[in-house]
Amino acid sequence: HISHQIHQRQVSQAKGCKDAQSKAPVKDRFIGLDFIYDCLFTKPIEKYLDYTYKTFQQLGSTYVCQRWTWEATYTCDSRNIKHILASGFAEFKLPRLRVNAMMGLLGSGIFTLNGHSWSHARAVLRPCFAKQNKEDMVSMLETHFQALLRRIPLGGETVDVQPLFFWLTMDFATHFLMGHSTHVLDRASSHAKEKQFVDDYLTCSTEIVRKMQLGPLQIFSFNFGAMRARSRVFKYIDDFISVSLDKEGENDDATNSGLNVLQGLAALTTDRKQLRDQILHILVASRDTTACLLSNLFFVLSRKPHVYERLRQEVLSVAGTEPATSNQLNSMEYLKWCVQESLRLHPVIPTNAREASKDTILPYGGGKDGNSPLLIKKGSLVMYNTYAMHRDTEVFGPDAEEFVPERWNGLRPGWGYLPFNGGPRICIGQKFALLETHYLVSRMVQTFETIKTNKDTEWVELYALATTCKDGVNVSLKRA
Ligand code: HEM
Repeated sequence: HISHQIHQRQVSQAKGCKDAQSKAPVKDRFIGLDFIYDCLFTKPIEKYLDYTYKTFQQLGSTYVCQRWTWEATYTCDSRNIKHILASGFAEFKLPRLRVNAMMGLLGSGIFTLNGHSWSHARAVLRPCFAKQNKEDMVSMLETHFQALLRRIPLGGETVDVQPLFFWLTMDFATHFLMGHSTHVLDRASSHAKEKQFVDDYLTCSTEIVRKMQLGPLQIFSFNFGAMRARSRVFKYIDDFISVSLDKEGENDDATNSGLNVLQGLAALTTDRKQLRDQILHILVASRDTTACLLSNLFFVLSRKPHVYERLRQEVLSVAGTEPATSNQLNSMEYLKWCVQESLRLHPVIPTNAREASKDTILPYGGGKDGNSPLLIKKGSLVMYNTYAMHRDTEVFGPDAEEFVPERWNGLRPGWGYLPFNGGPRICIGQKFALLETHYLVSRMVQTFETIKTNKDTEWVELYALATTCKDGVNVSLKRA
């Protein structure tokens, strides 16, 4: 340990590190009894994200929370985030706490892998996404969009569209991943098994979030219900895999278009556990995130009739009332701005973390002015916060807390805007997610002349694997 401390001092001196500009106040800096007490007995803060944002405003864009047993650095400084994700990528890895929480429930896939196993998994997945045919994807989406429409009342009665978006993205994700859809939206073809799967999947994701919130205390938590749900989720995916592999070569829409990711993966490995783990991880990555984005966006649109109207006029002027092609979607500037603005104000992955895999530095956050490097000890955590970063008035203007799609006209925030992460671990499905979202939003605004809500509540987050609206998206949609 002494040699390690000497090494830390050498790194610190060589890089010109200084003491942290700011430290979070902690009550028990030795054992962290206050942290344990809060985890076990204090109700989670309702507007946690706003709380983190205000903390940065008070303590500065990078601060340290130090205890004898545990040390974490919090940052919303884009220069530090760029360092963690890109220039210093090799010196950081996924935190053990996240890996353990996710692995216990979802197996080992791209979201839990580090180093060579991660680069291998990524290399295997990349061609599956590169092969996608956009027009086939759009026609697959249309089938599920029609199922969504059948769930929206014709008379304009209020409906919570958030669960509908979650079902839609589950139906679509299972379709493109495995060649067969869960069809939970479709009342006629929906089966108990599918519903059970969707419930079990939710139980598992909720448990992952609970474990992550417990941090180091997660080793003491065991949830039998979640374990049973996990077994059923595994069985459900395994059955899908068996059917899909047995059907190999048969004429299937998803297979022909190169969209069926499972077929792509199965060509590379026949290890069914590996296939299941990878599929489950992409399901988590793709399904919840897109559903949250749609929900957050429609929450805001229902409160901004002028934005909805401008968006609708753009879509109608480019594509009329017919489903848009991917080229047409690409030319819809205002549509892209609305989606970008939603991801800015309500990023679906608003906070994230990395663990230092060796003694290293963050370029900013040290010294009285925060302009000197800061030592990050091996094993300690860096929590980065895009929710706060996306509210930087120097980058986004004085109205940064408002939803204003027009601000994107000519705006290039670079590393100041990271809804899909950056660097080597950037979201592999970004283009896919944007095409999916642009298409569904364009179809919604074509179909409905107005969207209204009789609630004037503000957006409050539901903090899950991806972040969405706590009170749902209760709206009344008037058909054109
Ligand atoms: C609005 C939609 C989406 C958002 C905001 C989003 C955001 C993100 C973010 C922030 C990460 C980085 C996580 C981390 O490294 O800790 C990520 C990773 C990833 N995303 Fe997405 N994502 C979206 C949709 C999708 C879709 C549709 C797919 C697949 C079809 C997908 C596949 C992945 C995969 C496989 C990774 C892991 C990449 C790696 O670790 O190398 N995502 N995404």
